[in-house]
This record gives sequence, structure tokens and C-alpha cells, in this order.
Amino acid sequence: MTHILAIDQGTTSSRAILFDTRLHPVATAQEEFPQHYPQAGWVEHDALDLWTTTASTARAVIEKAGLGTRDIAAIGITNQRETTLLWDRATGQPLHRAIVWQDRRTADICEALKQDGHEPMITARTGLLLDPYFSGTKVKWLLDHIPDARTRAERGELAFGTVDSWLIWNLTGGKRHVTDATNAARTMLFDIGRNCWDDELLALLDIPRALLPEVLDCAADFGTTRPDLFGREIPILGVAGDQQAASMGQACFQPGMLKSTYGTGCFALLNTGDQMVASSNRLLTTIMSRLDGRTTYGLEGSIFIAGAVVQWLRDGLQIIRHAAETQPLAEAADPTQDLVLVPAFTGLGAPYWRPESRGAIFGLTRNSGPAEFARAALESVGFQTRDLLEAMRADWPGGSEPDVLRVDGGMVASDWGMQFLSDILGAPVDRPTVTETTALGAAWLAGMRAGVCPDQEGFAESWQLERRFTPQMKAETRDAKYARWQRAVAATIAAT
Ligand SMILES: Nc1ncnc2c1ncn2[C@@H]1O[C@H](COP(=O)(O)OP(=O)(O)O)[C@@H](O)[C@H]1O
Ligand SMILES: O=P(O)(O)OC[C@H](O)CO
Repeated sequence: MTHILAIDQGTTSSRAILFDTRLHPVATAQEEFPQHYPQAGWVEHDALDLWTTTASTARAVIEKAGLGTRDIAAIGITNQRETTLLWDRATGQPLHRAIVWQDRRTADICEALKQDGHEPMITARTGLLLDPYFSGTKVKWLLDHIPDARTRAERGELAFGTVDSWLIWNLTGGKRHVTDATNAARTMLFDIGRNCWDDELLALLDIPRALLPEVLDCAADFGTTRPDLFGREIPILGVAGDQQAASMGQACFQPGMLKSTYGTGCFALLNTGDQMVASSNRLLTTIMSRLDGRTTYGLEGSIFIAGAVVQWLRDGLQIIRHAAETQPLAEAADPTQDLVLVPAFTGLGAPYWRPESRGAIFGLTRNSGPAEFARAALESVGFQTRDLLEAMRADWPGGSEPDVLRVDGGMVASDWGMQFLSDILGAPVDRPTVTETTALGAAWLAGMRAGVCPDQEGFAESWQLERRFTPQMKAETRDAKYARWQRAVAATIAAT
């Protein structure tokens, strides 16, 4: 029992990572799966793709590491959040493709609920905004559109789940229909203060209670795998939504600690301890973890485009071939030009929430070229992070003055990007040795529950810094650049 298997089921790929009991990664397997866009603004995943890529990467990583399943003490699961599935309890067959968190098809349902004045109650109970991002209106849409679904749901024949529940259902051969508190907190059906499903919200969306999974702590007994899957039953002992798992992987256990994950998008989470801080700046209040029945809350800011802006340089503009080429380009950019790129390609996320906005670039000259575009792209990620941190500061004065930002995700490979981030925040940015923090968080939860990994304190001590970036920019330059960014965002919104 020397290893933990972490399953990280993400938006574009499924990953399986094996950690030893000192929580060092030893092997990784990854598989992408198709994205389905049946209409503008709709995003779906084939539910069976999510399951089969998870099962095959899990098997592959065990083989790659040259281990037997006897070596696996436990499984931890972390997942893309909010994505919504509905399946038949008798056959295990999905009733529809999964509706992905990015999907906007329920904008009208949200708008109607807003018009009827329901948003304040929803935000007070769930900590969320009334937005298609979350699962609640997606479940309603499925029940409204699949023939007989609501009647069958009322009879207890159907199951709803976020991706974690769907994977656990399949891993356990249909024996368990469960989720954890961090995933439940993203459904818009869960009262985060009372820690239970909310009957008033269920009635508002006409969702039968019989559809819902049981909600457990993040480290708990989620069942054991079907013996035929890995040749032996393996206990599933840890579950958390991917951003919450990343916070745990970054050991952000104390109030005031802050992490930001830079993948396709960027998600910043600030630990607010046992305080449920209500946001006046359109951030989300969410459950960071629930361990031993004790809930820790957080403030979250989500940006839709972070690493994706680098993908746009590569695939859209075709001015780079590899993401890493942005570094020499940014270094070579003309210091006398000040291009500002507002990457609102799919609208603006927190703290603006402007789904209708589109991207803009300011300050073009005849000399503007790939180098200036690359620099503006990397800078846009820093500016957007500062927007989130300003909102957090305003929402939680005193508590949220972060000494330091812990970063992770694929984009933190950019030294130039991380240095700019520190410069524009005027705060240190810490990059850990393990940047697969999402999987690390899930592995820690499972390993701790299995009794083979350290407790919270021991794990926090083992967190290792790879590099600290400290601010080098003069305060006047920082202020002038940030003010220019704010003007650019205002102009972008005004132009919509
Ligand atoms: N050296 C780099 N410089 C800038 N961006 C990078 C670099 N390496 C990777 N990225 C960006 O990081 C993102 C990939 O991060 P990852 O955490 O794998 O994302 P996801 O899990 O959302 O698919 C891509 O958008 C890519 O453009
Ligand atoms: O799969 P990721 O890493 O893009 O994360 C998605 C988030 O959980 C959505 O809220």
C-alpha cells in the first residue's frame, strides 16, 4: 500500500496521477476527449467518454509505474465542477450528454428567475450568482426537455450528479450515489450555511429530491471499486472539485491564504476560514473544504481566458508555435509601446460578469508586432488577477490582504508571466515544486483518510517552494499600467 491514485477529470482531458505516500508524483497518464458544440453557446461532453477515459488512464498509469493494484492504498477524485449529468439508476445509461459548465443554454431560465426577483435569495443560500455556469438550471433544462424525465425522476428512477458522482457510480458498479460538499456547493441547489440540499431551491427549479446524491465530507468513504475494474476492490476516500482540490494541494489551509490556478482559465480562491463572506463585488462564496464535519469557506474569482490567450496567439494569430515562445517575444517587446489586450473572447468573468463583451486591443502602432502582442497577452493575465484580488480585498477588508499568492497550472511555466504577475500585484508570487496541485489535493485527501499520508499540519509543512517572484516594478509604473488596464476594460464594456 505504497501509492495513491489521483483521478483528475478536467474539461478537456482526463488525467490519472500516481503519488507515493510522501505525495511525490511518480507517473501520469492523460487522454483528451471530444468537445461537442451542438449550437452556439452550448458545450457538451459524452458521459461515456468521461468514464472510459477515466478508467483507461487509471489503468494506464498503474501499468506505466510498474505497479500492481495491491500497491494502491486509495483513490482520490477531483473533477471539472458544475458539469451536469443525468442517468438511469437501473441501467446506468446516461439520458443525455453531460452539459458542461461553460454551456450558456439556460441563460433565459436565469434571466426569468432574475426578473422574478429570486437572485438575492439564491445568492444568500448558495453563495453563487444566478448564472447558467452552475448545475441547477442545467438539471431543470434536462428535466424540461427529456420526455418523461421529471415523472421518472419523481419515481426515483433517475440520478443527477456532477462528474465526481458519475465516476463514483461507475467505479462502484452503481453501488454508490454520492458527492462531496465542495461539488454540491456548485450546483445552486445546496445551502452552504446549513450544509444541506435546499427544498425551496428544488421547488423553484422543479427538481425532485429523489434525483440527488448523498453529500459527504471531502475525506470520507465513497465506496470501493468494482473488483473486475482493477482486479481488486480499491477504496475511494477523497473527493473535491478541482479548484478546491488545488487549494488543498497548495496547502492553503489558513484564513487569508490565496491560490490561483492558471490553465485555460484562471480560478483564484481565498480561504476565509469559518466565515461565509458575502461578496459585494460579484465574487462567489463557496465551500473550500469539509473535513470531519467542519466547513471552511472561501471567496472565488473565475476568469474565463488565461492560458487560452496564449493558445489564441498560437492557433488564432499563428504568431507562435509553442506556448513557451511567448517568453523571448515578451522580453524583446518595444518598451515604448503600451499595447493593452482585453481578452474578453467569451465575455468577461469575475468581477465584471459581462457574457456579451468581446475582446479588444488598445494602443496599436505601425510598429506593433508579434512581440508586443505576446507581451500584452501575458500581461492581460496579470491584470485580470489583480482585478480579482482588488475585489477580494474590498469584500473582506483586513482578512484578505494576501502576503503572497500561490500559483499553479500549466501557465505558471512562464517565468515572464509570473514576474509580471508579481509586479502588477505588488506582492510575492510563489510557485511550488509540484504544479499538479489539483491531483495532489485529491491524493492527499484520500491518503490522509487511508492513514498513509500526513495530516493537514504535516502536509502543509511538506509544501515546497520552487521559486518566489518578488515585485521589481516601480509603484508609479504599476499604478499607471493598472489604471490604463481599467480604462481599457471600461472601454471594452462600453463598446459591447
Ligand atoms: N510556457 C508557457 N507560457 C505561457 N503559457 C503556457 C506555457 N505553458 C503552458 N501554457 C498555457 O497553459 C495552459 C495549459 O495549462 P493546463 O493546466 O494544462 O490547462 P487545462 O487543465 O485548463 O487544460 C495552456 O492554455 C497553455 O497555453
Ligand atoms: O477542468 P478545468 O481545469 O478547466 O476546471 C473547470 C472548473 O472546475 C469549472 O468551474
